[in-house]
Amino acid sequence: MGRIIVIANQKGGVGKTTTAINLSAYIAIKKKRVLLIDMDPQGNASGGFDIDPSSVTKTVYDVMLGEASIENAIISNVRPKLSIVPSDVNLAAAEIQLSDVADKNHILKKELGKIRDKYDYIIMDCPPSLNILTINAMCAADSVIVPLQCEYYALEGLAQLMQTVSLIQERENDRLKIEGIVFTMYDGRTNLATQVVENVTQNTDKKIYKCIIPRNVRLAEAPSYGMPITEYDPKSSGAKAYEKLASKVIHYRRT
Ligand SMILES: Nc1ncnc2c1ncn2[C@@H]1O[C@H](COP(=O)(O)OP(=O)(O)OP(=O)(O)O)[C@@H](O)[C@H]1O
Repeated sequence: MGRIIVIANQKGGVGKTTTAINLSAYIAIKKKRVLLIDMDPQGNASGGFDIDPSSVTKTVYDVMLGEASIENAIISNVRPKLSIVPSDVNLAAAEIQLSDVADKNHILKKELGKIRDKYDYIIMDCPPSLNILTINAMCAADSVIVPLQCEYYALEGLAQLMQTVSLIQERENDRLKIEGIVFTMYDGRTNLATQVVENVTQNTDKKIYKCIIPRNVRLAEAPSYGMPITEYDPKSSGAKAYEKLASKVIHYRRT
């Protein structure tokens, strides 16, 4: 049965999508079957694999509204071993449209139950808010990986996310665990970045990945070519860091 991992942080622009794309790409290169689910209405995870929204007939929006089964929304083998459930802008309306639906927090969990055994990893890219989409992802997931940007308010952001995870654990999904925290956009030339890493490390008992993702322009450029970093520049520092992260995730053993 596939392990379900959600990439979440309610702060915007911290590297969730970049992490979801490149982690998925490296896990697939390591010969594990991956399903990447784009839960963000911005659709950037889909775009990162050159999926054109106009060419897609079913998306995670149709699945959430009960208008398609998840099997019908999967675009299989966009790369070897890697499939995607794309998103589209309509997803932004799901919150309101689902407000009266019974058991609305567990729609995704029920759908994933149908296909979970076909994948080794199911990775979900979340929007930057605690909305119905993030809640559905967390209700379905085994664990959360938190990308944390090396900036001044990182610790506050982390505290908020941990509160959210605790709430979901208590009320909806007691299996949910924080698998690890990955620092992103690290610039070792600044004192702030080093201080943030030290500060967060000292103030959390959660696992912090040693492979810190550097600020690397190649990571920022890759999506505009519709490629993950594995293809765009596998020798870049960003690629090497994401490859290490993928190895760590594959070797993770739940305690
Ligand atoms: N390590 C990095 N080095 C350089 N640029 C990066 C890095 N990681 C992400 N970026 C860039 O920073 C911006 C925000 O990253 P990304 O979209 O992954 O964040 P996000 O948390 O998914 O954002 P949102 O909350 O809007 O969904 C993007 O332009 C991305 O290309």
